[in-house]
Amino acid sequence: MREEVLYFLKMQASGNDFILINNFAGRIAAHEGPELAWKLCRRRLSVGADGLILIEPPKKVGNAFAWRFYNADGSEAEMCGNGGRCAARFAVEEGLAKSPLVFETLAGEIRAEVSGSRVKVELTTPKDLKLGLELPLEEKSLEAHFVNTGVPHTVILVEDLEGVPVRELGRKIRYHEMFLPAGTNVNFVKVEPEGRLSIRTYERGVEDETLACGTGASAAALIAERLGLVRSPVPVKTRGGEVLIIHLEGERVSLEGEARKIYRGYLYPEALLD
Ligand SMILES: N[C@H](CCC[C@H](N)C(=O)O)C(=O)O
Repeated sequence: MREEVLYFLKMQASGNDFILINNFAGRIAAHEGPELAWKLCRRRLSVGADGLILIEPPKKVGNAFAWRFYNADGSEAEMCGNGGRCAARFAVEEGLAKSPLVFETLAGEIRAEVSGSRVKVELTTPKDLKLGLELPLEEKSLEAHFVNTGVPHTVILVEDLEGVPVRELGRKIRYHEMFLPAGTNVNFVKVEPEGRLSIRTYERGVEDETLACGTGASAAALIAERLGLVRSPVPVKTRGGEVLIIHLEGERVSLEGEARKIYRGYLYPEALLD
């Protein structure tokens, strides 16, 4: 990566925060992504974020862009719902695309509609849906459900969401042998009286609870609907406080909410030192 300063935009979607860089000029090589991600995502020592998003030229003519998405630990993920909402708005406001647009991820093509700060993305077709798994843990077994909404998600329905030790129990399930080798994100979900869900998510690759997880909220809504507990469109209250709206139309799952620009900055080369 050449030495001149690197411009970035900091965005957040329901409290899931990201660093976005326009890499159309190819200044950041593919092999540099993981290290750049963990260095920049460190809170206090650097910019701080749940993930890094590099926006690059599309492979298919007519698509707006391709992206590379990295979690805070530098691991590359196939997809990110909240990050995708930020990336779509970024592309429109950078003049790279007009809404509606399609962008390319490792999970597949994602269609997005941008209207000001409100963004709706259609996820890839959910796969590997499994309801009513018995998840053996040391002290007891839990009932779990699983679906891949672009990335793997385990969903556990709970009554007392506030009382869940998300970091401790989330980490145990995230690395559980049942989900090896890819591992899984872990979502604890409460079905509220008026057909709304509340959710807390332990995120793979952040290795902690995040304030929101778009593909996780979508996984929770899909599973709750398949269990007959909610009906589309499903409001999902995130830990960050914002309510995401999940639209379920047959196999099509869409995620809608705010994607906010926070600040634009540039990185000094020393920000990339260990
Ligand atoms: N941590 C996830 C990717 C980001 C998902 C989340 N931030 C979202 O909004 O979907 C994983 O590695 O599976």
